[in-house]
Amino acid sequence: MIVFRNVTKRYGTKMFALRNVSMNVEKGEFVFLVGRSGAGKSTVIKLLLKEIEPTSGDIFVAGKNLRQLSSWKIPQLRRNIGCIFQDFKLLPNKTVFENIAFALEVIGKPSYVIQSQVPQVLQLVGLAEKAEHYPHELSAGEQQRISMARAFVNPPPLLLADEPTGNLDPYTSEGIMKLISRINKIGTTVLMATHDKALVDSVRMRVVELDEGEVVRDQEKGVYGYET
Ligand SMILES: Nc1ncnc2c1ncn2[C@@H]1O[C@H](COP(=O)(O)OP(=O)(O)OP(=O)(O)O)[C@@H](O)[C@H]1O
Repeated sequence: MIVFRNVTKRYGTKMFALRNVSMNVEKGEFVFLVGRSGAGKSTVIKLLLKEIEPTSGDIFVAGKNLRQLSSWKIPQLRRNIGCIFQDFKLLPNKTVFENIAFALEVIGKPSYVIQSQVPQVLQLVGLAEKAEHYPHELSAGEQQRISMARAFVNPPPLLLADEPTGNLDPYTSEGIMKLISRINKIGTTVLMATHDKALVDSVRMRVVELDEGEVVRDQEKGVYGYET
């Protein structure tokens, strides 16, 4: 699903954000990306979304070389990648219900499906009572769960999560993690950048560690692995 082949990313002429990174993530895998602040995790995610270009090397997503992807095909790439970020990216002028409904409308689901699925998924993330609220009326954890619900109704082939539990309490983080695991179990490949030691240590999935832009560890059933 993801191939990085000798990828280097420099910002400016001196700063190496990634150095010669090579890694493969197979379809259906769950991978944690860990490393100190500034190690290059967000850079990996931005490259996968083609928000930035590598200085050298090649990146493939679902068999497509991103370098050869013309700009008009970028929206199509991004439609196939679900994103869960700390800044949520919910549509501010739509209610919680409408935000989730929108994810179904864009794939052409009929109204009766939307009317039954949205309440179900809101129940699942424990926010049924917030359906008519707007994103700015929700706490950070609640917004995060809404973006999860959105990914859940329309599971993408690839889900990228950058610090999805960053500012959440342990209980809510656990709930988010359970949902991401469920999405993964139904076939979505997940790459999750995180500093959440407790979470990584509790589920024992593959861990790729970056340090100063280099892959220094790639471990099956890994642990977080360094002291913060
Ligand atoms: N637009 C930019 N211009 C210059 N340098 C940048 C830019 N974006 C990131 N960097 C630098 O590249 C390096 C890698 O940054 P990146 O955001 O990928 O780290 P990270 O591992 O995600 O960190 P964190 O855990 O703090 O989010 C850092 O040293 C950062 O300062």
